[in-house]
Amino acid sequence: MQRWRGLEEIPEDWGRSVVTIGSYDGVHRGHQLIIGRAVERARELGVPAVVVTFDPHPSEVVRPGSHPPLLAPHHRRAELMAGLGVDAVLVLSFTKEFSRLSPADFVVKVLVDRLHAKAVVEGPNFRFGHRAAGDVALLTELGGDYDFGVEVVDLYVSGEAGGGEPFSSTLTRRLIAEGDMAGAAEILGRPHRVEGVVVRGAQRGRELGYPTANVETLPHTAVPADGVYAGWLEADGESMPAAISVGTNPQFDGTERTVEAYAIDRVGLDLYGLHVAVEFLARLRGQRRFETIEALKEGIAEDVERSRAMIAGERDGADDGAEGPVAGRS
Ligand SMILES: Cc1cc2nc3c(=O)[nH]c(=O)nc-3n(C[C@H](O)[C@H](O)[C@H](O)COP(=O)(O)O)c2cc1C
Ligand SMILES: Nc1ncnc2c1ncn2[C@@H]1O[C@H](COP(=O)(O)OP(=O)(O)O)[C@@H](O)[C@H]1O
Repeated sequence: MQRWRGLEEIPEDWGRSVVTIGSYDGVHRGHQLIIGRAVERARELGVPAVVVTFDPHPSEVVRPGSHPPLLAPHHRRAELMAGLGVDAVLVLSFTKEFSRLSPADFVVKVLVDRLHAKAVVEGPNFRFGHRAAGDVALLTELGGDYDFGVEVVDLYVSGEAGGGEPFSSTLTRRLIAEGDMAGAAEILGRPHRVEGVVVRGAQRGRELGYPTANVETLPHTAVPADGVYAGWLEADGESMPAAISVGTNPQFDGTERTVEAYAIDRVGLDLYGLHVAVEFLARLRGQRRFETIEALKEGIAEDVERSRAMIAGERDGADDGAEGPVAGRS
């Protein structure tokens, strides 16, 4: 799959293509349907499928400071899109100037001049151009002028997550902020993952008997609600069952929020400096301050046993018995 950062990186001799445009943060199951349809259409027409997306998230430019927490960084989205059969991903810098393009100028500049769109596939709520003035009706009209077809994938997916609300990135962010990782996974079609480089912490974990890889998360990461989770630590291509702690470590009067994972039963790992991923299966409890360090250790030992059982249950497809979502981030 090709990855282009800006219109200039599209090869000069790029032919016609099927295009879908969107933030596609998380590439959740609703996104997968639209992107999957774009790929199918591309195969039918015998041309490549291109996804156009934006960085930063458009809302940051429209309302500075409003950048939403991200479900997946761009390189991860690209991996997921490659898995769906996408041939190229174009990431456009969403600048103030770019945000001022009228819907028609956007279409000409991106879809017509550079990508030579033959067909465009979108969801029914797709908006584009200055003040999000363009919609699928206008896109269809412009397609008539510039020789591309428009297909609207009118399939909202929903399920138990969010009480039957249609699947969306916004709903997924809310569930993650509440620690409802099963709900988030239902929408994403996989567990939520947070990634980054392993950095040094207080070097206290090893003394407690539970060394934890402290993951320096990327800016705007959707970090789950503070608490303790069962999940996995993925490093060097290996996915290891883990007990994960998210929070400020009130036991030690911490102030900085960290994401730390103990790989269960693994001794002698050296993960410093590695880019790793943490995947969340279920929330076990909130972070708390125990009476003594001894009591914290007993608490962690219990978390580890529950995590082990849940992860084994997940492998066997059994019910995990996890705690329900919590309100807020306390
Ligand atoms: C499964 C698990 C549960 C934890 N629960 C708590 C907790 O309830 N309260 C707390 O302050 N810290 C908790 N921690 C975090 C530890 O305090 C932290 O890992 C330890 O201080 C080591 O920090 P370091 O990696 O910076 O050395 C937990 C850690 C793990 C692995
Ligand atoms: N089972 C394990 N799970 C996670 N990290 C481990 C494990 N075994 C060894 N390590 C290593 O130990 C480090 C964590 O030890 P810790 O005492 O918590 O130090 P720090 O405070 O720097 O995180 C990790 O970054 C990793 O390199």
